Amino acid sequence: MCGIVGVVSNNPVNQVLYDALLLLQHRGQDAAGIATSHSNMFSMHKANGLVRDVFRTRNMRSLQGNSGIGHCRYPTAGSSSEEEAQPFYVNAPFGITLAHNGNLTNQEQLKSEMFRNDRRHINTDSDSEVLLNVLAHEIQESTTGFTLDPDSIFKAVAAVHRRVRGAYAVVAQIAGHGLLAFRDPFGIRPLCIGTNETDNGTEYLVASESVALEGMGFRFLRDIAPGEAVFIDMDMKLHERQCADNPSLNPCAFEYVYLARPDSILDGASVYATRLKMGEYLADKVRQQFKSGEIDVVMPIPDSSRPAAIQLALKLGVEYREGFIKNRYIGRTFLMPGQAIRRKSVRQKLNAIGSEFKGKNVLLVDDSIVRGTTSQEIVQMAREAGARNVFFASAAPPVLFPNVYGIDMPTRDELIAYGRSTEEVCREITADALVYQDVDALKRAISDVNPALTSFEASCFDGVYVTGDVTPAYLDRLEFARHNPKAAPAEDAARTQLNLNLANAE
Ligand SMILES: O=P(O)(O)OC[C@H]1O[C@H](OP(=O)(O)OP(=O)(O)O)[C@H](O)[C@@H]1O
Ligand SMILES: NC(=O)CC[C@H](N)C(=O)O
Ligand SMILES: [Mg+2]
Repeated sequence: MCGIVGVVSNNPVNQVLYDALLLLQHRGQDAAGIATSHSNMFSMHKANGLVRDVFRTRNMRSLQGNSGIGHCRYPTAGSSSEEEAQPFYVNAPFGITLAHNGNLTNQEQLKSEMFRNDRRHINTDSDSEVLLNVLAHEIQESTTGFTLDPDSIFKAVAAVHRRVRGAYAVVAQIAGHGLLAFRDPFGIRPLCIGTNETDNGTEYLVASESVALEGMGFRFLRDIAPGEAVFIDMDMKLHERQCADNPSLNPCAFEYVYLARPDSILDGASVYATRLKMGEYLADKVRQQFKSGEIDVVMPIPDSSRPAAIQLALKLGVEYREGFIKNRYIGRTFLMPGQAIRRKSVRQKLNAIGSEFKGKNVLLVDDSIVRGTTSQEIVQMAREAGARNVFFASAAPPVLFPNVYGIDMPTRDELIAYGRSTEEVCREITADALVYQDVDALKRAISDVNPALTSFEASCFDGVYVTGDVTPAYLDRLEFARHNPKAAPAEDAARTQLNLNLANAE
């Protein structure tokens, strides 16, 4: 769940991209990058770190031009090394830069095909670099000479859809031609477009979340449809085309639970409103499990659970209090790389106000329990602060299955609910009771806000992988690769063999 942004304007765009990335920072804290286009030349700066740390004045000055793309990264493939920060660049055909949110499920096969068929070298383990090379190859195939019309570009995107599996929302610049954005045929990761009317014409901004449009003063135009591509040419003309054969909208349910900002509207559903609904449905379950008067106070675990906790308290008629104060200078712990830093950060990030806990029966509410890092620490902190009983409620159902579409939870054994009953998870987090949302209720919470949303990518909760290519064997391979990072994947071994064969043939 990285953040991506693309803009075409009548004025320099470096500051717009920087500010938009700040608005999307919650989607990726590991690395950030911007590539702008100026007189058919790209300028690019990217590095590991938060947006405000990556870009210095001298970098901003060098990012000239009236169009560009930006990215803030939360790694889900390859590593967190600086080489894998985005955007990526290829010099042929024309020169293309690309930023990607999502995760591919057939990247090893594509990488191998690229090498065998095209002699294209992919220099990192990033799936996004593979995606860029597939796009570059297909643009090369769809055109002859130096002209590149929208039809050829859309033909290339259609070919990308046929070859690439997984989740991808993409912004890309083609040097001398314009800005391209597209979304995978299942519409898993979000992408929307907005406009701004100026005296010199219409400007366009494409972003992962509507908050970036609103924050930059652009008017929300619409969500980009699953499988659709939009292309804004050098004359600022917008071209649109459905490029997939059988598109269907299956937005990621976890975006509504945790990833997206509550003030965003994704695929027609206000994230805030869906979280309120999650709180309402959770209240129904809490009521079944507790007697009236058994809970003295409902408390959110800041930040993401607040809307659900507010509504849950309201529905139960129990007092809502903020017992944990968040250090606003510490980022989101779930996105941090490595369990040690995540665990340490929970204590650094949240601190209990003793008087809110002393002698009380407290119901702590979080949006989700994934690895259990937060809940384990928080329950302890509530007890240390003097709570009599510590109950826990999760606005999302148990996370039981890996996510392969852009959320970094690829192995089952890191998920606290995997192979455990609710009672066992409750014991693990040392709570006195634990209530989980039901999967149906979660989906209903989103559909209630936008009834047009009827199908979701909710694999981490229900084990259904909408792209159809994620088999138990695939998940086993992924898990093996995570546990044995040094072991070469089968495709790499094949490539090495191919290299040997080629060398022997010479
Ligand atoms: O079970 P876990 O593996 O700990 O993951 C779940 C927790 O991580 C997230 O919080 P985070 O601190 O990332 O962000 P927030 O401030 O937006 O709540 C989420 O809101 C849960 O609190
Ligand atoms: N979270 C994401 O969208 C990650 C994008 C890409 N898979 C990467 O690892 O860089
Ligand atoms: Mg949290």
